Amino acid sequence: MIKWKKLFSSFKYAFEGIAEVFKSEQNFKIHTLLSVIVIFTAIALDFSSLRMIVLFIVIGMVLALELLNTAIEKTVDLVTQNIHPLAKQAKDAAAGAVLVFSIFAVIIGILLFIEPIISILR
Ligand SMILES: Nc1ncnc2c1ncn2[C@@H]1O[C@H](COP(=O)(O)OP(=O)(O)OP(=O)(O)O)[C@@H](O)[C@H]1O
Repeated sequence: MIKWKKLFSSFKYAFEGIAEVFKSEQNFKIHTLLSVIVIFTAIALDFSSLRMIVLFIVIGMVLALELLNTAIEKTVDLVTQNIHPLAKQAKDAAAGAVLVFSIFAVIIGILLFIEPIISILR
C-alpha cells in the first residue's frame, strides 16, 4: 500500500533541498534564471514539441547536476574541514561534471535556437 505521509514528506524534503540550494548557491540561482529566460524565449519563438522536449531535458539535467554538485560539496565538508587532496579531487570532479554538461548544453542550445531565430529574421 502507498504510504502517502511518507511520500508527502519525501517531496517536502526534496523541495526544502532545492530551496536551500537556491538560497545558498549563486550558480544555481543563475542557472535557474537563465532557464526561465530560455523557456520563455522558446515559447516566444513558437518551438516545436520536439525542440521543447530536448530543451526541457537539457535544462533539467543542468539543474539536477547543480544540485548533485552541491550535495557532493556538502558531503565532503561534512567528512573533513581540513585541506585534503581527496576532498579537492571530489569537489573538482563534481564541478567538472557540471562544467562538461553546461558546455554541451550551450552547444545544444545554439543548435536548437539557430533555425527558429533565422526563420524569424527572414
Ligand atoms: N577540504 C578541501 N581540501 C582541499 N581542497 C579543497 C577543500 N575544499 C575545497 N577545496 C578546493 O576549493 C575549491 C572550492 O571549494 P568550495 O567548497 O569553496 O566550493 P565553491 O567553489 O565555493 O563552490 P560553490 O561556489 O559552488 O559553493 C574546490 O573546488 C577545491 O578545489
